[in-house]
Amino acid sequence: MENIMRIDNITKTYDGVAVVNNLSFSLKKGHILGFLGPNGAGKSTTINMISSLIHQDAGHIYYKEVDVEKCRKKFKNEIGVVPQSLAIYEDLTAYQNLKFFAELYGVSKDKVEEVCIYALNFVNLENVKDKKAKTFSGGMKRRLNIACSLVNSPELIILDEPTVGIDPQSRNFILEAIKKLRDQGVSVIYTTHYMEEIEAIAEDVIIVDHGQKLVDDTIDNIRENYSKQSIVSIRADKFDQNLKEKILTIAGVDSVSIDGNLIKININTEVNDKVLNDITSTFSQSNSSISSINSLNLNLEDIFLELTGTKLRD
Ligand SMILES: Nc1ncnc2c1ncn2[C@@H]1O[C@H](COP(=O)(O)OP(=O)(O)OP(=O)(O)O)[C@@H](O)[C@H]1O
Repeated sequence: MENIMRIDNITKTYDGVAVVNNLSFSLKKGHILGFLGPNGAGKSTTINMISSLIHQDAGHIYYKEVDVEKCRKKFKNEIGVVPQSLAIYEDLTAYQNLKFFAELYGVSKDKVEEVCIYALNFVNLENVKDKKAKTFSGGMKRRLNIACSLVNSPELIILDEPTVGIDPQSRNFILEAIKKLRDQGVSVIYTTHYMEEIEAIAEDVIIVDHGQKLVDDTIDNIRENYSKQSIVSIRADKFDQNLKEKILTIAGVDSVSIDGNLIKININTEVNDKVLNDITSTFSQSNSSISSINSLNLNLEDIFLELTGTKLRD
């Protein structure tokens, strides 16, 4: 699959700290790349470098295999950027906002109305096109923010946390709109700390923390690999002190933690599908009585926790 962008070892340092540290990844043409990380992980800094808003201290960014340094004007004309903070004018109407951005992008005069109406339709704001942005709900403002990035018919769109602080209905609308853009062949970089959004729309995932890449894979591969991992939670009324050591000797058990009468066991079901039987036998051999047992498959949220030791929304 052809890449539309290639990020090669970019670094950004503030006050002696590399907030983005030797980061490399590619965006495939016509794909949605989910760019995921907790607060302060370096997502916006990366997005700002990719969008040419700030400059990397080291490394290169390639657009269609040409260094952006050498094609910045063409690059800026062919991309749409949806910044994290709203970039709309509250005192202008929805239509006037779009017209402003269309003129800024140099859309030819005879096309301005057409692209503005198209963008308004795309985000379902055509019926409020003559209302001032300041009268809009948070979700409508976010949708207008996205519409503004569409007026130059971009081949690539970069969105920085476009669903923060909005109602579920607007959030779903935005996710569906992004999928529609992808289906039209637009490539998308989508930054968020909502794991479920990535699971709903993205083909590829990058997970970063402390400016470094932890995961770079397709969503299918991640699901496939981690679906072999599950967590078994067992409540037991009593058990021997050496129960943990005994469980750890079972093939397929990766780790065990005990908190009061709750025992959590990470297992790899691929290694041994009898692992659950072996665990319950070990409990009965330890004269322990199990009061409840639950088994959960890991989701992306758990994977993140496993990798970083932090929750995405800490
Ligand atoms: N202009 C700047 N000057 C100094 N430090 C900065 C600057 N911009 C970002 N940082 C620091 O770089 C780190 C990464 O910030 P960044 O905004 O890229 O993270 P993020 O992953 O986008 O977080 P969030 O999800 O909260 O938006 C943070 O510690 C932040 O304080």
